[in-house]
Formats: sequence, structure tokens, C-alpha cells
Amino acid sequence: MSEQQLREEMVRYARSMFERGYSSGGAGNISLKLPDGTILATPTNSSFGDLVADELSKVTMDGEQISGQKASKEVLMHLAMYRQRPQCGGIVHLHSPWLTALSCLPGIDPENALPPITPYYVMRVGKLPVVPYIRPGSPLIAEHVEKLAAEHNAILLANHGPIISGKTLREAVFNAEELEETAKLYFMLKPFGMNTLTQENVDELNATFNMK
Ligand SMILES: O=C(O)[C@@H](O)C(=O)COP(=O)(O)O
Ligand SMILES: [Zn+2]
Repeated sequence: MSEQQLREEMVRYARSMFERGYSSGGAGNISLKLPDGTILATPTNSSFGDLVADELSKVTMDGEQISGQKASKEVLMHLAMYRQRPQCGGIVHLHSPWLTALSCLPGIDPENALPPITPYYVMRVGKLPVVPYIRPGSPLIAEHVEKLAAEHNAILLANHGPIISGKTLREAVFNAEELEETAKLYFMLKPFGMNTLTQENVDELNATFNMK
């Protein structure tokens, strides 16, 4: 895809997520890797609802601004994910309601906030480790993400929201949708208890499907 097509794709997916309540106001940020290895990111304080393709921020892998409006204050967090996952082509950070609620829940397992309740969640994400609360925009978030990203395509920031990657932006959005739906199911089931997949089920899925 050309840079122009990728810019338009970012605008389109952002608007789609905005319209479905995955991010409201100026919350969240998105990035993708351009063919020349630089990163296209949403500008800070922009809304997913009305991004303009020509105003998107372009930065180097060192975080240096090349063009467009000032990049998201979470760009270091995105760059940490790209560094650790060379296969990664797109990233979304959301304040989507079910995952953000999960990120505030007492007693969540820091190694995996969401149990394996459905096969598709296991195929697309599998495990969701949690980074302790750190103020948005702090370079410390990037340090935590850097440690987890080689092994995990999605990470939950406590009392904040998820960061989710994919081989392309389209795949990152699909992974985000699956993760948000799984968090919703988790809250629906929690009052009743739930059957989860066994380790054997998880191993079979990981051996059969390679979506991460
Ligand atoms: O929660 C925050 O403040 C940021 O993580 C965020 O979601 C929006 O920041 P910008 O991308 O700088 O607008
Ligand atoms: Zn945020």
C-alpha cells in the first residue's frame, strides 16, 4: 500500500472505532509502520472521529518528528512495541469501556488479566499482562511495554486502557475488537463464574493457528 493509502486507512479505522465507542473525545492513539520504516501516528489531542490524512504525524523510530502535527504523547510507548516486535505493522491504544473497566478491577492477575474463555481470544491475543498505573505520557510506560512486548501483542495499562498490536493496522484493530468483546464477556460472566479453556485446549490452538 502507498503512504497515501495507509494514511487514509488510519483515518477510516479511527473513525470506525470512534463511532463504535472504542474511544471518545481525544482519548487513544494509533500508529502504523510506513514502507520506509518511519512511523505514522495520530497527533496529540486529536479525535478518532475527525482525523485528517495530511495532518497525521510522521516520526522516526527514535521519536524524532518529521512532519505533520505534534505526535501523540504516547509515541514512545508505540515505538517500544515496534522495537520488540519486528513483525508489528500497526498499534492502537484505546480507552474502550470494557477493557478500561478491567484495568481498574481489584485483584486482576498482573501476568494475565483475561482468562482463556474463548478460542478466538486465544488465537488473536492469548494473554494480557498488566503494567502498573503510570501517568499517561510518562516515558516509564514505554520501559514497561518494552519488557513485555516481545512475548505479548497486547498489554493492559492499569487504570488506563489497552495497547494492542498487529502485523498490520487492520489486524491490530481486529485484535482490539476481539479483546474488547472478551473483556465484555468476562464482566457478563463474572457474577456466575465461568468455564475456561484448559491448558491442553490452549496448546492445541497455539499449535494450529498462528495469528500473533
Ligand atoms: O490517556 C492519555 O492521556 C493518553 O494515553 C491518550 O490516550 C491520548 O493522548 P494523545 O495521543 O497524546 O492525545
Ligand atoms: Zn490513554
